[in-house]
Amino acid sequence: MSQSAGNFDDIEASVGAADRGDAEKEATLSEVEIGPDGYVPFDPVLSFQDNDLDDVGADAERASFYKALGAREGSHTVTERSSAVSLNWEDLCLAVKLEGGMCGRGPTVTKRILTNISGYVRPGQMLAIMGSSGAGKSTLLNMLAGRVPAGQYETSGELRVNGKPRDSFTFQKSAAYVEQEDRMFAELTVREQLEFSARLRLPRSMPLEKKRNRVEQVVRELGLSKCVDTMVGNAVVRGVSGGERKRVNIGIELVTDPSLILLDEPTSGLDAFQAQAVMLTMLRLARNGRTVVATIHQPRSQIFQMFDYLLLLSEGQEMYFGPAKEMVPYFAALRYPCPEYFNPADFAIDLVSLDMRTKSLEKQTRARIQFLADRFGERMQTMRRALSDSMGGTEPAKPRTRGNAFVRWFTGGWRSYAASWPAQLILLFGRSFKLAARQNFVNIGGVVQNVVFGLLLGLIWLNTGRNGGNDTAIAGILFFLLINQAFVAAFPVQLTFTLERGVVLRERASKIYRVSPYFLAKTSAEFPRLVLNILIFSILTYWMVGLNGFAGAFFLFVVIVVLTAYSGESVALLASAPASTPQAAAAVTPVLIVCALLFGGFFIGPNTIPVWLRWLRFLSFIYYGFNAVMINQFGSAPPGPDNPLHKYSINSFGIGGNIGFLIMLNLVFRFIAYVLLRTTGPKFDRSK
Ligand SMILES: Nc1ncnc2c1ncn2[C@@H]1O[C@H](COP(=O)(O)OP(=O)(O)OP(=O)(O)O)[C@@H](O)[C@H]1O
Repeated sequence: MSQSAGNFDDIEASVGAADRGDAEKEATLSEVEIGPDGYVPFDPVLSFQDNDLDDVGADAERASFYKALGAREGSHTVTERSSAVSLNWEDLCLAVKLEGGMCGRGPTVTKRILTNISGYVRPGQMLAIMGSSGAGKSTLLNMLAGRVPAGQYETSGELRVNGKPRDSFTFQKSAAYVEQEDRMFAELTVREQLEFSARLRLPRSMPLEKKRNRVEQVVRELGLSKCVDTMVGNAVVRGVSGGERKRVNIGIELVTDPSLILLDEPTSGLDAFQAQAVMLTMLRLARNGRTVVATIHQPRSQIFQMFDYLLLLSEGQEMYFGPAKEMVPYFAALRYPCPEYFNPADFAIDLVSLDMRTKSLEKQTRARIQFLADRFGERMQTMRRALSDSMGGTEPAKPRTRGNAFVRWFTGGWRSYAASWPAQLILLFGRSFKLAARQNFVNIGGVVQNVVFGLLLGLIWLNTGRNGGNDTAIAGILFFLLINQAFVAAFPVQLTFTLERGVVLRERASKIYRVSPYFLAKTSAEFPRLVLNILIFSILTYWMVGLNGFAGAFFLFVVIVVLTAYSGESVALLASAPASTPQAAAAVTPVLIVCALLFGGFFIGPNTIPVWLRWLRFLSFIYYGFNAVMINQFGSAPPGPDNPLHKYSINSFGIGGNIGFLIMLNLVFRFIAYVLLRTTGPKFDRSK
């Protein structure tokens, strides 16, 4: 389903309506009852009621479903949208194959995670997927969202979107998936996060002004106006509150005005009040014609009442599916009455949870869960007809294929992104540059580190170059400077690259941009910082030590050190691209740099390396850097056995040749890093 321009006109109309609504609310506020001592009455039931959410009318299809279910119809006003999504699923099953024994050599065991899960949800409705921890809520949500990791799981069952088999390309345009974890850049403001998402995800044809209006609307809808220019923050950088953070996470997905919103534990980590505010926002969005599905752990009773439908899971089995308000009577009819004044959600979770505290409790609760699963299975038989009717047309559920695999990959790839490749590159570069500029710790730390190192090394080897004759010392100094800069450049990359991995994986899963513009932007936006640091370091050390006094030689020295340090960064990228944690990257990067150092040409001359290992020096970036700086320093020394170039077996490639090899090596390393990054991205099973 494509996003039509009509949608956005609807939005603008609703912004106006929201403004009018605000004015009306302000009028009511002035009529608030306040006692002489400042006492303001509080009604816990009415505190969150919203006039927009009144109860009227019902459609015939839902009525027939309720009838088949033997349940009472619930109703409310739903604003129609030009693009709406209904989801139906029948007998969804998911299993994972686990390799048994030591090192996976034992027999493979199949673990069933979801068994025959059926249900449906319509535009204007809010469905809760509830169950205790490990019941399979997130797994079911992933299945509904088309985000089951490829290759790991076996799936079966039928899922239809608006009565038709899901087309993953169009589905992802109309659906938003909000992860449980709030993965965002701490250094960007709320507005920047939302604008970035809007500019990359809204259609290319939409004017920038309209995209900004859309961001403003999301800010209003989610109640983020007061923190819109505050950095999101994290444990170190002070930022927005937990509830605001959660809403920003939701807002990032809402900017596309999705018709289907899937949320994984949207209230986790929030206090009861914030949780209620977030869910009320979701309810409003649902009543505006969207379809909302949320997994939820332990909703307070007021949140539970907001849901139209409930799908209750236990141990991957369906315990109940139907109107949320019919759940208590359903279980009461099975002789499980909910105690008076008890939160129905707590009651349901307690009823279907497996209690493992003792063997007998486990046996008892397991038997109860099986009883409930069997009863629901029987009930499902009577519902099946209504469910099948609601599945829509007779089109087979097999995914449609378009041409051969390559054509599908190629056209699908381009069709999936709202923004063009150059637009992605510009926006990603802008973000990476902004982030690099705001990383005060890395920026100030880098300058301080280079001033301290530059001065220290300059003082240790003060005037060594000017005193003449000490070629071995100069060669050692040059070699040390290169290693120092390679390590200094490599370390921050391991951290920043792996730390932002979570955000990038989320964005890649939502198909916001391609890997290539991200990689290009990321690796070029930090280049100015590297050059600045090396300039500071070189100005201090080069002249204090008294290296080749020609201005041209100094310029070449800076170029060579920059390229060598950039290679150190490339090596760190190579190690960081497939690594999921900074620790994993940090375990590999030093090993690679030390290997480059060993074959660098200072400690061991090429002629002393065993013949069969000698070729490895051509993979060492330090080898080319060292050869280039040696030629730059001693290029005019008289020939003979004492010539430092001869003593260190400096190659005959010249400065230009060595610089060329350094550039080539950088390109190769970065290309491999790009490929590794691409292959370690999120991949989903698109067969459902
Ligand atoms: N790849 C896997 N290998 C083994 N078990 C898995 C795998 N993926 C999921 N599971 C198991 O499937 C069950 C359901 O997981 P899921 O994350 O869907 O539960 P949940 O109801 O969302 O739990 P929570 O509320 O704690 O997040 C869990 O027992 C989990 O351990």
